[in-house]
Amino acid sequence: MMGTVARPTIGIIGTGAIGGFYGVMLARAGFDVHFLLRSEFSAVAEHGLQVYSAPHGALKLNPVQAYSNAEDMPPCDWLLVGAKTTSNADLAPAILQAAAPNAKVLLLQNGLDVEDSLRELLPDSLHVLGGLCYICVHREAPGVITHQALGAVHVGYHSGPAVDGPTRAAIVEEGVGLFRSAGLDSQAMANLHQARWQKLVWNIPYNGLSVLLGASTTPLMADADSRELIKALMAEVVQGAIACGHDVPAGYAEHLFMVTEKMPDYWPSMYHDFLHKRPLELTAIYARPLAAAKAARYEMPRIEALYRSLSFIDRRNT
Ligand SMILES: NC(=O)C1=CN([C@@H]2O[C@H](COP(=O)(O)OP(=O)(O)OC[C@H]3O[C@@H](n4cnc5c(N)ncnc54)[C@H](OP(=O)(O)O)[C@@H]3O)[C@@H](O)[C@H]2O)C=CC1
Ligand SMILES: CC(C)(CO)C(=O)C(=O)O
Repeated sequence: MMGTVARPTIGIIGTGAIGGFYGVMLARAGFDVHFLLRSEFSAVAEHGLQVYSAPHGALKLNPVQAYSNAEDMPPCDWLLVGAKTTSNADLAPAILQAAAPNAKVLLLQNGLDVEDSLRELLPDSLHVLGGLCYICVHREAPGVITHQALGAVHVGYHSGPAVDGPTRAAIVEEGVGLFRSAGLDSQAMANLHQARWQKLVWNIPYNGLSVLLGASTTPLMADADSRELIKALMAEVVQGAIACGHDVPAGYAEHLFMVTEKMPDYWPSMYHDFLHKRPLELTAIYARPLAAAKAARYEMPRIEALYRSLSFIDRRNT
C-alpha cells in the first residue's frame, strides 16, 4: 500500500488582498492554512474571510485559523508573505516565530530585491523564495476581498540552504505545486531577479501614474497623453533591465500594454495605499531599479521624475 505524503502547513504573514486571496484558495483546496493579521484580526476571527472573485465566484472561509500574534501559530512549512514591502524588515520576528525548521518563506510582493532586507535577518536554515503575482485583487472592507481578474503566481528561489540547482528547482516546484493544487496557474522562474525587472515594466508606469494622476487603468488607457507616457515609461524600464544585463523578450512592453487594454478597470495596489494613507512601495518599485540602472550607467529620467513626484506625495500623505 502506498503511504500518504503529509501536506505542508501554510502560514500567511500579512493577510491583506494577496495573502487573503491565496490563503483562502489554499484552505479551500484542503491545506492547513494559518493567517496572521493585524488591524483586521477581530473582524476575520468573528466573521471569517470573504472573497468575491470574478473568475471563481463568492468564496467564504469561516472559521479562519486567525492569529494576532505569530507566537500562537503552529510551525509552518511554507510561509507566504503578503505584507507590503515597506514592512519587510519588521516581519523577521513573526517569521521566525511561525517557521518550522527549514521552512520556505515565499515573498508574494512586487519590486526589486525585496527579499534582501528580510534575508539578512533570517537564519541560513530558512529558504527564501520570491513570488510574482499576476492578479487584480484588493481589500474591500475588513476580511472582504474583491478579485477582479487573473491569478497566476510565478515562483523563484532566492537564497538559503539549497545550494545546488536540482535542490532549488525541487523546492520551487513544491511551491508551484501548492498553487496548482488550488486550481491556480503557477510557473517556476529560473531567474527571479530578471523576472522582477520584467514585472516592473507594468508596475512602474501604472502604479505610480494611478497615484499621480488619480486614474485607474481604463482612463489611463483611453487618453492619448497618458498612453504616450505609459509607453515612454515602459520603454525606459525595458532599457534599464537590458542595461543591467537582463533579457526582455521582444514586444514584451507592447504585450503588457495590450493585456491592460483588455483588463477590467483596475486601481493598482499603490493607489489603495495612497487612498488609505499607507506608505507607498517606492523603494522596491522605483528607488532600487533607479539605483541599479544608474550603477550600470543607464539613466532613467522619466522614471526618476515620477519617483520624485511620488516621494513628495508620499511624505505629505502618511
Ligand atoms: N493587490 C494586487 O492586486 C497585487 C499586489 N501585489 C503586491 O503584493 C504585495 C501585497 O499587496 P496587497 O495584498 O495588495 O496589500 P494589502 O495592503 O492589501 O495587504 C497587506 C497586509 O499585510 C498586513 N501586514 C503588514 N504588516 C504586518 C505585520 N507586521 N503583521 C501582520 N500583518 C501585517 C496588513 O495589515 P494591516 O491591515 O494591519 O495594515 C495587510 O493586511 C505588495 O508587494 C503588492 O505590490 C502584486 C500583484 C498584484
Ligand atoms: C495588474 C498586474 C496583473 C500587472 O502585472 C499585477 O499583477 C499588479 O498589479 O502588480
